[in-house]
This record gives sequence, C-alpha cells and structure tokens, in this order.
Amino acid sequence: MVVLRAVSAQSDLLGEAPAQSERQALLIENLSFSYRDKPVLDDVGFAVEKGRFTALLGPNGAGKTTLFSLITRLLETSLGRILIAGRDTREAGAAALASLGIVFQQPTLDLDLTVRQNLAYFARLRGLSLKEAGRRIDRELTRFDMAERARETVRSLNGGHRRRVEIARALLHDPDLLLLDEPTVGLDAPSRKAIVSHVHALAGERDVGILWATHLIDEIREEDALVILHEGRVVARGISADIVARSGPGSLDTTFTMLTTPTRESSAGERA
Ligand SMILES: Nc1ncnc2c1ncn2[C@@H]1O[C@H](COP(=O)(O)OP(=O)(O)OP(=O)(O)O)[C@@H](O)[C@H]1O
Repeated sequence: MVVLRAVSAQSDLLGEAPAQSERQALLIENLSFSYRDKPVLDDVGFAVEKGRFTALLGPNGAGKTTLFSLITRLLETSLGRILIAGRDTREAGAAALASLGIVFQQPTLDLDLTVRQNLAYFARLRGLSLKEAGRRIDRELTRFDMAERARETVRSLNGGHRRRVEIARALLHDPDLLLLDEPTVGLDAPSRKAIVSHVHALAGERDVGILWATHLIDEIREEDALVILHEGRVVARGISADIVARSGPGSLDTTFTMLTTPTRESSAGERA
C-alpha cells in the first residue's frame, strides 16, 4: 500500500518540466552526471524564478552539492543544459557565471581580515571601483544588521554573523541567482532562524532567484518553491503547500519521508 502510494505520488508531484522563460534566474534541463561509473544525477530538471525562494530539499547523498558543482562549472557534464539568467553555462562560460552568487557549505572567509576587508577584496575581484565597492559594502552590511561589525576581524564573530558576511559578499555584484549550499549547518537555533528569515526576505526585495539546498524541513515555508531531490532524481517540484496537498493528508515532513524512504519494491518500480 505504502509502496503504491509512493510511486503514484511521484508522478503526480512532478508535473510538466519547466520551459525557458524570461523571469528565470536558473533553468536546469535533463541534467545527468556520474562520478566515473557511479550515476549521481539522473535527468534533473527544474527552474528558479527571480524574486522567489526555492528550496532544494534532499537527504544526505541526494546529489545537492554535485548539482551546485555543475551549476558553478567545478564539474562538467555533456548531458543536459544549465541556463543562468538565460545564458547557457557551457556556451556563455564566464558571462553566465557573472550573474551568479554562491555561499558554499564550507566557510571561505579570511578569518584574520576584518569584515570590510573581506568584502572589499571580493568586490575588487569582481571589478567594482573603490567607490562603488564601498557603497555596496555599506548597503549589504546594513541589510544584514552587520554595519557596526565592519571593523572587527571575522575570527571574532560567531558562526551566524560569519554566515551573514558570506551572504553579503555573495550579493555585492547584484547577481540574478544566489546559491546557498546548506548555509545553516553548524549554527545554533536562533542564528539559523535569523539567516532563514533574512534570506527569505531578500528574494522579494532584490528580485534575486534563490536556490537554498537543505535537508531541514523547518527552513521551508508553505509559499516557497520546492524541489525534492532523492538519489539523484527530482521526485517533486512546485509550491511547497501544493506538493503537500497533492500528496495526501499530512505535513511536508510526511511527504518528504514518503518520497525519500523507498522500499525495495518502490525502488524497482521507479526504475522500471
Ligand atoms: N568526488 C566524488 N567521487 C565519487 N562519488 C562522490 C563524490 N562526491 C560525492 N559523491 C557521491 O555522490 C552522491 C551525491 O553526493 P552529494 O555530496 O552531491 O550529495 P548531497 O545531497 O550534497 O549530500 P550531503 O548533504 O551529504 O552533502 C553521494 O552518493 C556521494 O557519496
């Protein structure tokens, strides 16, 4: 019974694969990837709209980090297509990546530089003039309630504040797409809540498309766009509340468990 439910839910929860449109910050079409002979992503397709928070929800090992590595071109595949703000990452290369901001799972700030120095260094790398860099650094630090910490070294900040600086840095060049790979890992509950709330607000305010990879259901709101990834396949995509409603009574927690805990029989069914 549970097996039948899981299989039928998967087809109901996918709908049509998205087609290219003007408001997309990201479009992924038919993307597949293997590490040597180990398949990790299989025919992945979804879109991230500008001005919207999209959660990429998947258990450990689902393929989220691999997908981010393909979007940023740390990894390559010839199977499928990735468009950032309408530009094909394979064809447009650096021009496509120019509209991308990223916060990696592992922190990448220089601990011995001040907050402002970290941001200024990145802004200069992105080709911003000193004056423009200063203006944007002030804007982002104010946005993240960090203006008063600008002269402190990153080492003196707590984990939550370090994360805020990383997100601020990723926004300095006004990207169309912001990728965040499990950005709340290791943070305490209040810091996690604050970052989730800041980033949700950001999507609408800045008209930036946000792709937030997580395995934590409580970071997702009913109105968010949601892509559920399981064993390298998209098993649900749409608005979170709609996905939950279409999968029967229960919460996102129940839906996620149903879609990502395959029995042997349902695994066979999926692959048939
Ligand atoms: N360099 C690699 N070589 C071989 N297999 C890899 C490599 N990196 C990841 N994998 C495997 O690919 C699969 C997807 O891993 P990936 O890190 O993309 O998943 P994830 O959803 O980001 O998980 P996590 O939340 O644990 O980081 C896993 O089975 C993982 O063991």
